[in-house]
Amino acid sequence: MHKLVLIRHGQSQWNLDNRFSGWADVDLTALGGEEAREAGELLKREGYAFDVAHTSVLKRAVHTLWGVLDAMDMSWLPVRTDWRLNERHYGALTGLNKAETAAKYGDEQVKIWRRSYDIPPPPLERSANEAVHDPRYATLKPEQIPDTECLKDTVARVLPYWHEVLAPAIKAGQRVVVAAHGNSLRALVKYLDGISDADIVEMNIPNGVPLVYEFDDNLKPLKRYYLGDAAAIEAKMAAVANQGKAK
Ligand SMILES: O=C(O)[C@@H](CO)OP(=O)(O)O
Repeated sequence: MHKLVLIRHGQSQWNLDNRFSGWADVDLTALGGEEAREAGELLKREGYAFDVAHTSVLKRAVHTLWGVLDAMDMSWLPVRTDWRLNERHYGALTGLNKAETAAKYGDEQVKIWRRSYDIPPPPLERSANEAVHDPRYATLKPEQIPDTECLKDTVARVLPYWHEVLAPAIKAGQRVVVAAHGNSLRALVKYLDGISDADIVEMNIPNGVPLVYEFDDNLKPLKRYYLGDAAAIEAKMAAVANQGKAK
């Protein structure tokens, strides 16, 4: 039996401000840092240990991983960062307030932009896309840098990372932890659990909560569960869903 631990970053400044983040490199709030440490303490208490860690090139995920590993006394662990674990690119919505966007365009439209499988938000103008000049993306071909992404586009870049990097490591017996983002993790969960395009719309991943997969030898999922208090986790998931409502 193989295990994998996924964790969405703790609360970021733009989670707190209720703004679309995407590829904007927003840091954690103090609460987000605490969520990361608490997740690490919980993993340690439950007897988890890792051989390798993977995260995105966005600091809210990187700093979450640091908090988790520090709380586990495993800051020495090898860490690989990769853009393919980034949050989905939010296009022209990046930086906008989600509730204000819902007040302007309607809750339904915002839900489509946030959660539909194959409808992307309006794209950024290429000239306004800062990722094009960002050194962390210097090795990407221009066409690999998105101006917007729907979940389907995110799946298309997350899955090669799963097949080429994560799955072989897990199969080889490595204990892997991945710190990433709401939608890059939804992309992975959709694939692993075979969730339909329609059903993935209702899935929201809470901040800073370890999500454990147990796999058979062929990496077929046997079980998936969050660690921690079930009511608190439910409340966090509902809060994520409600961020896109005008209120
Ligand atoms: O803003 C974002 O990048 C994501 C994650 O915080 O938000 P949403 O839950 O709206 O997809």
